[in-house]
Amino acid sequence: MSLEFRHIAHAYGPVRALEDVSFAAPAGEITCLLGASGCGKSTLLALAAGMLRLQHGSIILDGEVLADEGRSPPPEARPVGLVFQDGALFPHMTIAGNIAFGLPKARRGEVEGWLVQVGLAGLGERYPHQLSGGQQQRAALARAMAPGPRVLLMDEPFASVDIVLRRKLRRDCRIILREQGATTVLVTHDPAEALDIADRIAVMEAGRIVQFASPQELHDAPATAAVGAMFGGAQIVPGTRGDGGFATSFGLWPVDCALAAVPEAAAFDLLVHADALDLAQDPDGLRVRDCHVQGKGVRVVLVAADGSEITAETEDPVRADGRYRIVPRPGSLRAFVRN
Ligand SMILES: Nc1ncnc2c1ncn2[C@@H]1O[C@H](COP(=O)(O)OP(=O)(O)OP(=O)(O)O)[C@@H](O)[C@H]1O
Repeated sequence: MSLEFRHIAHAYGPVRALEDVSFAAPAGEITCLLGASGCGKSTLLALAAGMLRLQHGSIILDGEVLADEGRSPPPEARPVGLVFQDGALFPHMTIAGNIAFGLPKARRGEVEGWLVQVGLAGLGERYPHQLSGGQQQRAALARAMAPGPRVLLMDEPFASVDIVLRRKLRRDCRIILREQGATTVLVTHDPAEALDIADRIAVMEAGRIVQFASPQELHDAPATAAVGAMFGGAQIVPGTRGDGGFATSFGLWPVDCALAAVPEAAAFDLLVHADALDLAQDPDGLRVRDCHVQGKGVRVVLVAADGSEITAETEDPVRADGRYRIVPRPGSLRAFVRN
């Protein structure tokens, strides 16, 4: 069952939360909505879940209209499973009771297996208030997944689980969801989490989709410098096209440092990887602000005359009181025309 969003717009009074959002979460895949706080992720999920009334556009489930401007059925009338950040278990039911809730009688025997799957073996007879936040969250995941919904909507489902367990839980969760063939839409603000679990990622910025692509495509061909920095851990350096190269706060960098042919334009955002910057000693060069040894190399923060900072990672020795010129390796920069 694919879940398609068509031209969705939503406003809370004067606040425009979503602007013309369109994409389709493919059947049986995990799609992440990724973006900074306030970009509209939760609003989009709440519209799909039926917790908010659709103001503009339509949501199509497996080719049929699930909701549009004229019709917005409540959550209980939608064939979707929901998991939210706070878990929201039924407080008066045991954990086993919560997981069994959506299961037909004949399948109640599966509860024990789910408790094991999510690391809660032996805790089935406890009540939600007798579990930690992370344990409650895992119980909520089990409750949502146990009935085997065709569509699962998840809003920051691992947020209250500690970092080590979180990685394991999301990988287990990915396997279970893929095996069940559930179409999943999962909200996160963490690029690492999206890369780890998603088949496809919808990157959002200020109520719009900036890019909808697989993790590999986002890595190889980011649509904007910000998307590239989000996934590659690279930094963005503003530059203008000057004679013989890009004029930046850190010096003039030759055009052959850029990965592909650079269009004729005035202003660029240059996507720069710290480990693709060589340092050459230069008495008129940049000042070292910080040196931090990491494994075999050293991470160096350098400051330009205008106060801008840039980070380089090198295996060469660096003097804390030295001055350095930055030399990007040929073909290591990605140049995005700035609008
Ligand atoms: N009930 C509301 N009333 C008014 N404005 C709201 C309401 N809910 C959300 N907003 C605004 O709508 C925009 C989108 O909010 P939304 O919660 O969808 O973002 P988000 O990407 O999920 O953020 P977060 O990661 O912080 O949860 C924000 O500007 C937010 O302040």
